[in-house]
Parts: sequence; C-alpha cells; structure tokens
Amino acid sequence: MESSNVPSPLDWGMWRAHTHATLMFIIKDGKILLIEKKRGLGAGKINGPGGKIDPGETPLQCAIRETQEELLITALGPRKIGELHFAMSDVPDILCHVYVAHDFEGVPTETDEAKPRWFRLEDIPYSQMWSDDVHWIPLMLSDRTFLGRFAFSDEEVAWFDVEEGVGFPSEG
Ligand SMILES: Nc1[nH]c(=O)nc2c1ncn2[C@H]1C[C@H](O)[C@@H](COP(=O)(O)OP(=O)(O)OP(=O)(O)O)O1
Repeated sequence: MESSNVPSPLDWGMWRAHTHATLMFIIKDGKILLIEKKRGLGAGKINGPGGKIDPGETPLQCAIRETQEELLITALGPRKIGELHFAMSDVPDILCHVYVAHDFEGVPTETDEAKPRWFRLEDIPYSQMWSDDVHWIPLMLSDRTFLGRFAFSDEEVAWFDVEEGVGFPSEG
C-alpha cells in the first residue's frame, strides 16, 4: 500500500460520491490506448475513455458505451481492475470504476470528444495526465486490483492512499 505521510484532510468513512463515472483502458500488444480528451472535465488531458454513469446503467455498461461514443470501438472482455475515490476541491466528488480490456472491435477513431493515442507501456505520458494516475496505473499494468483514495487541492493530489489486492464482484 502506497500513501501520503500526512493525515487525511477528510473523514473517508463519511465520504459519499456525488458523481459515478468510469474509465476503460485497452491494453494490447505492449501498448495502451489512451485519449486526448477534447471537452468536459479534464479537457486537454490524456486519459482513458470514460464518463458519467447514466441512470439505470451499470458501471460496466457505462464503460463500454463511453468507449464506443468516444472512440467508435467496442472493448471485448472488460474486467474491473480498480476503484478510485476522488475528493475534489472545486468540482463534485467522483467515484470512478476502472476497467481493463485486452481486445476490441472496430478502428479507434477521433470524435468530437476524444482523439485516440496509442502509447508503449514504458512511455505513458504521466505529465499530461491527472496527477493521481501515476499512483495506480502501474498497478493496473501489473494486473493488480486497487482501491485508490485521493484528496485534491485544485488540480493537484494533496493526500492519497492506494490499497492493493482489493476484490470486486464479477460484473463490477
Ligand atoms: N482525478 C482523475 N483521474 C483520472 O484518471 N480520471 C479522472 C479524474 N477525475 C475525473 N476523471 C475522469 C473519470 C471519468 O471518465 C471522467 C468524469 O468526468 P466527467 O463527469 O466530466 O466526464 P465526461 O465529461 O467525460 O462525462 P460525460 O458527460 O458523461 O461524457 O473524468
């Protein structure tokens, strides 16, 4: 478990997410498919495809739908690998379900929302990503499940804790 050496600025036992969201990472042939996000929260950053869960939708359905909408591809065999709890300072708090898939159908295509970018696993552009990503993407690449909690101050991580080897129900 990796964590900050300072006390948490909030009581996580009382924490509740305002927004439920997803991220999908396609990892294939030693490369990871990321996006340049063109609009919404995190516009201009590199991230996985994803977005808010719609009413009546499961997290898995959301991750598949958002990947279809943003890149015009369908992830095959996605599996939940992690959960991220974000206590934000300037926008509503987010609980994000993270999925990994090792195959997909279709051709990754630029849309109004996103531009596809493949990166070699050793060249992930952390400096252009959310500042929490460096704390959990390496676990995801090692196929380790995780629960990450992050308290943000503006755009920077002020406190964090990442627990490994967490179990998730199979549908996720
Ligand atoms: N600190 C963070 N680190 C990270 O890696 N991804 C984050 C993040 N904070 C938010 N996200 C991602 C998760 C999710 O895919 C998305 C949620 O932001 P939004 O609710 O603004 O999504 P979108 O604008 O894409 O949603 P839709 O309107 O549903 O398309 O941003």
